[in-house]
Amino acid sequence: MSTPQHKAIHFGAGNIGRGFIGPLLVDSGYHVVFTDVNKEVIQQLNDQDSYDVLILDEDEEHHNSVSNVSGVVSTSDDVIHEFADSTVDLVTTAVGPTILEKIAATIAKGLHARREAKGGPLNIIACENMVNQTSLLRDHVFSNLPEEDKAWVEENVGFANCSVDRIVPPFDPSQSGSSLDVGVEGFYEWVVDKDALRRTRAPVNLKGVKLTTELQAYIERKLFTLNCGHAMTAYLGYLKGLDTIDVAIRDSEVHDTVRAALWNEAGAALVRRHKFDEEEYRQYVDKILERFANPCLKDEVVRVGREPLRKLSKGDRLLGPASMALEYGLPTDNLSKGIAAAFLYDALDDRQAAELQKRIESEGIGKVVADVTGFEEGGEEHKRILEAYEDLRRKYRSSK
Ligand SMILES: NC(=O)c1ccc[n+]([C@@H]2O[C@H](COP(=O)([O-])OP(=O)(O)OC[C@H]3O[C@@H](n4cnc5c(N)ncnc54)[C@H](O)[C@@H]3O)[C@@H](O)[C@H]2O)c1
Ligand SMILES: O=P(O)(O)OC[C@@H](O)[C@@H](O)[C@H](O)[C@H](O)CO
Repeated sequence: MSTPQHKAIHFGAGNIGRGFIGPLLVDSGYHVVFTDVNKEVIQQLNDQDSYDVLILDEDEEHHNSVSNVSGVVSTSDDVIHEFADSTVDLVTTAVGPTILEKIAATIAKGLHARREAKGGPLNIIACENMVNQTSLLRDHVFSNLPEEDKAWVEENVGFANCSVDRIVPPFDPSQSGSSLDVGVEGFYEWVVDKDALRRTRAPVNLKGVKLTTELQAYIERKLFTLNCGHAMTAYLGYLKGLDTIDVAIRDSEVHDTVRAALWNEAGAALVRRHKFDEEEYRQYVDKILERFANPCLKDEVVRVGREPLRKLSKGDRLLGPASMALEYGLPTDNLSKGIAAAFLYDALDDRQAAELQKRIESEGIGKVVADVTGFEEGGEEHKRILEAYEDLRRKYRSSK
């Protein structure tokens, strides 16, 4: 007797969905049903037998073909029907943190259909760059659930937080055959909270995924190191007129500021908080800086700097490590420079950047820094950010 098909639903057939989560699930034996608002991508996923994931490392360029995938449009009822299918036992997302609230209503309807169909337990893992993103999704799902479903969902649905790491910039399809193809770095890390998973028909056995009971340390290590350094490189590089992350990190001033922020400030705090081995942590940082310098990725600073207000939110990649460093009495000069550069990010095609610049123009930088960061006007950290802001502004925006 053949084993029944094992299926996963993945929300967001974008860079991370097609370039990382989808292929890893396929490799682990799943048929992946992508769901997205983009009808063309869904159509293509159904029309093509496979697409390619190109590994873009300097010393290793090759591609892997991904098949056993299909698609349903996320605004149609097809996705609800998929939830009712008992061969589905995993749901993942990579849509962007701000979209979680939007997909929660669909997930709630899907879970209702699953309960009615007696589809059995399943696990949900949101793969977005933020601390405890699946818990946030869970809250949104519960606000959309009818009262009658809540106890069933509580018992049968695992909402597992995770940390997800692979640099996947938008890919120029002229480099390959199809616009479904994706270019990714070879490196990846996906760490999932083991305790939150429910027992499903088949045990959760994802190739290359680390299950841990200490997720907070992994999440903070990744977000407060990789994403902190990435955002700093993007904002400082942007001010200098540099277009891509690899070019920006090769600029010695950017490099030294980012490395000092990661080694001596964010990193020193993380080492204290999570008792990481200092030498291993420094190697982790240096490997990240090497990954940033990968010229094959052609990762634009405007992708990495996107949505500056989200990146400047409390507990995210810039203020999270700065607050942690301050808690331990550590310096924050380099982190403050990165934060100041974010306040100067004026790529006006980005809605959040435009909103931030408009606020600074009408309310003044001092007030906006205080409101966004929570650091009181006149306080030490507020002063440090303002001084760095004025320095950078004089140097790079003196005509404004
Ligand atoms: N790209 C990376 O290097 C990387 C790495 C780790 C984590 N992430 C995280 O993964 C998430 C996605 O990033 P990305 O780079 O893949 O972005 P992306 O823009 O390439 O992909 C997002 C996809 O979500 C789809 N989408 C938007 N609204 C939707 C909705 N309401 N329902 C269904 N689909 C919807 C979009 O059409 C798009 O295909 C983000 O949270 C990001 O922080 C990205
Ligand atoms: O996706 P964002 O906007 O939260 O952050 C931009 C990048 O820093 C991010 O996508 C990284 O490439 C990724 O986190 C690498 O694992």
